[in-house]
Formats: sequence, C-alpha cells, structure tokens
Amino acid sequence: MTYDKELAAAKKAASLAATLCQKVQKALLQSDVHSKSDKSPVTVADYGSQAVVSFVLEKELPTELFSLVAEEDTGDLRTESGQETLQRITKLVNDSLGNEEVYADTPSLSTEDVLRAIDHGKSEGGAVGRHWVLDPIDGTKGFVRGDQYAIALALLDEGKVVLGVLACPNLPLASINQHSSESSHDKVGCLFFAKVGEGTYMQSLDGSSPVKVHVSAIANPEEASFFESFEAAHSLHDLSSSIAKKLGVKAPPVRIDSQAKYGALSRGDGAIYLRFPHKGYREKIWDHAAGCIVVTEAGGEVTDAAGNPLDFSKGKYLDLDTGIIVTNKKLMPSLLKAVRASIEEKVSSL
Ligand SMILES: Nc1ncnc2c1ncn2[C@@H]1O[C@H](COP(=O)(O)OS(=O)(=O)O)[C@@H](OP(=O)(O)O)[C@H]1O
Ligand SMILES: [Mg+2]
Repeated sequence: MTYDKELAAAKKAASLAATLCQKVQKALLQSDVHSKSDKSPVTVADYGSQAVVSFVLEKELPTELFSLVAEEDTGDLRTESGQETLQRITKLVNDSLGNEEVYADTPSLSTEDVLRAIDHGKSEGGAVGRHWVLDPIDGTKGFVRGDQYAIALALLDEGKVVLGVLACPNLPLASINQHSSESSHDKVGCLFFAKVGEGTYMQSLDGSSPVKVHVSAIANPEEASFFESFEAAHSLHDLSSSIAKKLGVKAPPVRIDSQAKYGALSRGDGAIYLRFPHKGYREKIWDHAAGCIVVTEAGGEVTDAAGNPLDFSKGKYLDLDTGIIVTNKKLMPSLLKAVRASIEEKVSSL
C-alpha cells in the first residue's frame, strides 16, 4: 500500500485549512483588545478548518469509506445562539474553497453542508479499518496569542498511523535556533509530511519543493535542548526540569505551543520533547498521531514514560503510562533512565 493519493489529499486539505486559519488569526491580531479576549475567532477558525479538511478529503477520495475522528462537533452550532457563528463559518469555508481553482466550479456550500462536513468528524476510530484523525487547530491558546499552532491530520490503517501531515503556519522554514525575532514574522510557514517507511519531508506552506528532514544526531545530552508545552497547565515543567538536570542538559527549555514541537524536533531544532500532563488528563489521538509519524519517520522515537510505543488503536484516547517522551535513538536509553529516576523521586517526595 503506497498511500500516495491519500497523502496528496491530506496535504491539500491541511494547506487549505491553514490558509483559512491564517486569515482568521491575522484579523484577530489586528483587532482591538476587547475582541482579543473574545473566544469566537478561534471557534470560527476551528470549525472552519475541520469543515475544509472534511470536505477536501471526501472530494479527493470519493471511492473510500470515509471515517474521521476529529476534535469539534456541531452541538453549539445547531442551537439558536450558534446561527450567527455558523453563517460566519460557512462564508469563510466558501471563500477558502472558492480561491482554490479545482473547487471554483463547486456550488457554494450551504450551512447544512458545512454542518454535515463537520459532523463527519464523529467517528470513534479503533483498530479496524481506516480512520482519518484531525486536530483542526492544535494549540488554540497559541493561536489566540499569535504564536505557534498546527493543523494536524493523520491516517490510521488497522490501528497504525500510516501517514501524517502537520501544517505549522507560524513556524519559520529555517531552524528556530537560527531565527531572529524580527524576521520570524510574515513567513509562509511549514508543512511537514510523512508516510510509513518513506521518511519525513518539509516544504513551505506556499508549496516550495520538499526537503527530507532528520532528527538531531546529538548523542551527548549536554549538547541537547528540549521542548515542552508553552502552557504550564498542559505539562509538568518542574518534572521536565528535574529530568533535564539529571541528563546534564544545559540549555533552558524551549516552550512552544502545539504539535509544532514534533515538527521542529523532526528537523533537529531540538533533540528532546517532554510532556507530562497533570494527573487525570487523558491524551487524545488527534494531539499526537500526525506529530508521532513525522518524528518517527525522521528517525526519532516517541514513547510513553515507560518506553512503550503509543497505541493509536484504542479509540479517541491514548492509554498512557504517565507521559510522552520524544528523542533520537541514541539519547532514548539515557532519557528513559532519567525519566524513571525523576518520577520515582517525585513519588517518594509526596
Ligand atoms: N490539562 C491538559 N493537559 C495536557 N494537555 C492538555 C490539557 N488541556 C488541553 N490539552 C491539550 O494540549 C493541546 C495543546 O498542546 P500543547 O500542550 O503542546 O500546547 S501548549 O504549548 O501548552 O500551548 C491542546 O490542544 P488544542 O485543544 O487542540 O489546542 C489540548 O488538546
Ligand atoms: Mg490539540
């Protein structure tokens, strides 16, 4: 199975959704302080992105049985108070699709069509058959702040991730280590894509030719830097810091939002990604499926805190031991050791 058609459709869907999100983020950042605290722009972009991806996948792959596991549902949009938002989403989706030459002849979507497209995302996933997995805007807090976010789309086949696409509209094409803050704005952003057994590639969101990327080859943790969530509520920063100290990592943490962390790591911007949610949080498959294959196909490893690979075959949630750790093959054994020691210390200090 080559998944060529599926990858082409996924790249197209994620790129179009990214354009829609960029447009909304730009308007949001230009708006006044009052409307910046308003949640509706991110809501409109979230739903709009999901509708566009769902529409494009169905259109491009008409012969396939279509199952999509995605973050948003239409509950609120079907209420009386959701009608104005639904109108805005429908206009945004039609504008995005209308700009695309191949869909220029497609009749405008009605609000019902948009609701139907979003509702395709209701699938539960699982170990049998094929399921698309979508986070229409991963890193919504970063999106609102004007920072990093991603459109993350993956395909599961018999419970395994077989392809993944990460559109990161605010991630510069050059390494974040080389980038000055002045030049990091107004860039086109990156599209990472990976197919099982075929490596990971990166291109600009406006369609430059793809280049193959590899994770960092660093073997000495003292030279490594590590990524973690921007939001302290999403990952235990003190635990990461204890692990980094044990490993001898000298650099301070690099905190960026969303699966842009997986993309940046896949091209060697940093060597380690540590994620330890607070107790009781259950990770969703759409927050990791695309990022996971982007990193593993670039030569990296993604496991839970016990060293087990992530299992995407259990439905919407990942059944995890404690957290998620990501690095290259050389650093993984010492990282696992440091993770184990730091977790034990944390438990015994309680
Ligand atoms: N409490 C808690 N713990 C752990 N993770 C959480 C939590 N709450 C949310 N989320 C999920 O985190 C997604 C954002 O990814 P990151 O944590 O990498 O981003 S950030 O750097 O913190 O902004 C974010 O994705 P989006 O909701 O798509 O933005 C959530 O799915
Ligand atoms: Mg998310």
